[in-house]
Amino acid sequence: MTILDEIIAEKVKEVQVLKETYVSENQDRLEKVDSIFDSFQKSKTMNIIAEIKRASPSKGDIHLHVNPAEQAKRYAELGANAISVLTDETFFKGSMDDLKEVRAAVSLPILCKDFIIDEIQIDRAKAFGANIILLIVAALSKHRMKQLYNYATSLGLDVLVEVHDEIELEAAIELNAKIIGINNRNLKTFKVDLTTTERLAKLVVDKNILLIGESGIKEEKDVERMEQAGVKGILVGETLMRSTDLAAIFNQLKTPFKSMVKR
Ligand SMILES: O=C(O)c1ccccc1NCC(=O)[C@H](O)[C@H](O)COP(=O)(O)O
Repeated sequence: MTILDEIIAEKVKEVQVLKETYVSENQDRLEKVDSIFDSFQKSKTMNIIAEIKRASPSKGDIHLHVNPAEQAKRYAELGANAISVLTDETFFKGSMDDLKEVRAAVSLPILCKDFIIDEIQIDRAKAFGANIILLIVAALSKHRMKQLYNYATSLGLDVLVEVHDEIELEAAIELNAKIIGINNRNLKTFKVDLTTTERLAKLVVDKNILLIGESGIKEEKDVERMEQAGVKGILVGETLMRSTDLAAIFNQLKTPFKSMVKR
């Protein structure tokens, strides 16, 4: 059983409870923010999706007692283009309240980084202020993926479709996903390898697909590799959460795009 299998088994239970208990929230207070699809494609510097990540299965506790609103405000001041909030409680020690607090603190697009298997989680993500949801190809059948993708986009949400290998990438392209996240973390071994993005990005010939490089990005040379691979945005969690000098890290990550990229 992989960690993803364990997480999804837990999500099945969570969704059952959610269906019995969740009362839809009033969404009138929610701000409209622009889709990351256009803004990231047009940007002249690397787009940063800065993550609120208290803990993880691979690293244990990272920054357990972070104040999500303060951290998100700091990310925004330093030039983050979107905020990712890990909302899973069991494996990442996050919560939907973290997302709600971040929504109240910043006006950037927010990614609800969770393991979505049901429409009710999408409803809740939107109600708590998310603008983007994550769908993980490895966690869903093609049929279910399409249903959830169509449902989220019908609500006006962006969808980050996450892949780890060639077969998952093919499924994401078949789905007509506009935003594809290539995750460098192998969910079986937890090994992080940036060549995953370099290898898979080459296979994405459609320049209209927005590519995001996810996991294991720490410093300027990693960003250069992502840019050379043709990635327009990077999702960064642990490096930011452990940093004692966020300004210096942002300075390294937020590099201007050079002209020659491989895709
Ligand atoms: O981070 C983990 O250990 C993990 C384990 C199993 C499933 C997902 C996991 N992480 C979620 C993410 O995708 C990352 O939080 C995100 O890409 C940022 O990664 P990093 O910058 O390496 O913290």
